[in-house]
Amino acid sequence: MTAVRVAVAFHSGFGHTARQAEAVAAGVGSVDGATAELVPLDELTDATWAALAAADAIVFGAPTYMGSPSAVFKAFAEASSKVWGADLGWRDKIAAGFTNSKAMSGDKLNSLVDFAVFAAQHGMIWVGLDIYPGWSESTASIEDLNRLGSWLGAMAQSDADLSAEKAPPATDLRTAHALGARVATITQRHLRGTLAA
Ligand SMILES: Cc1cc2nc3c(=O)[nH]c(=O)nc-3n(C[C@H](O)[C@H](O)[C@H](O)COP(=O)(O)O)c2cc1C
Repeated sequence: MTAVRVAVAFHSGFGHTARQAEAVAAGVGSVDGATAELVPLDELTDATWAALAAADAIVFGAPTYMGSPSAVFKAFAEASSKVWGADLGWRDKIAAGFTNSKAMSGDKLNSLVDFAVFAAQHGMIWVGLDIYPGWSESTASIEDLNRLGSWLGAMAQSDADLSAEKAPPATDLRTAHALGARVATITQRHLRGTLAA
């Protein structure tokens, strides 16, 4: 058991992506020795930056708005340039990402690509999903893990007329949970390797 801390840094305008963030955090917590901290990005305080600095891994999450991460997330990304400028303060942390939107596609992939490029600019190490696309054969089910078929990170879909109590559906929250567990496990391996080196 290796103790690791995973920050889930997220924005959610109406609560749907917050449900996904909570599922990622629960997935982290399902791994022995791993703890998750939810870090909302609506207000960027000293505590926000301290939580991210203390984390071994950061999972970035935001709703897809107009085909990219929400403006609140982008404001956070730009503000993080001060960490970038301080000798790549997040260098070698593990990174991953998730996004939620109303359409099945909704151009969610663009948000995940944005997160991955952002992590690369910070010298972080990106971890994707390791789950074959679900719900993609005639006998497959909407309940399959990774039903939206993403490799780069976890996707969720929320019907536009449903509140955050009802969307995204459990199937997508299970996929988010799986991403959290994977990030925790990979972070443990990464830390053990670093300590052994
Ligand atoms: C300004 C705005 C832009 C949006 N753009 C998209 C989009 O590009 N693709 C999509 O599928 N849904 C889009 N949506 C829908 C949201 O992604 C969806 O309602 C999501 O569940 C909101 O998550 P939240 O409750 O965490 O804010 C948009 C919503 C808003 C408010």
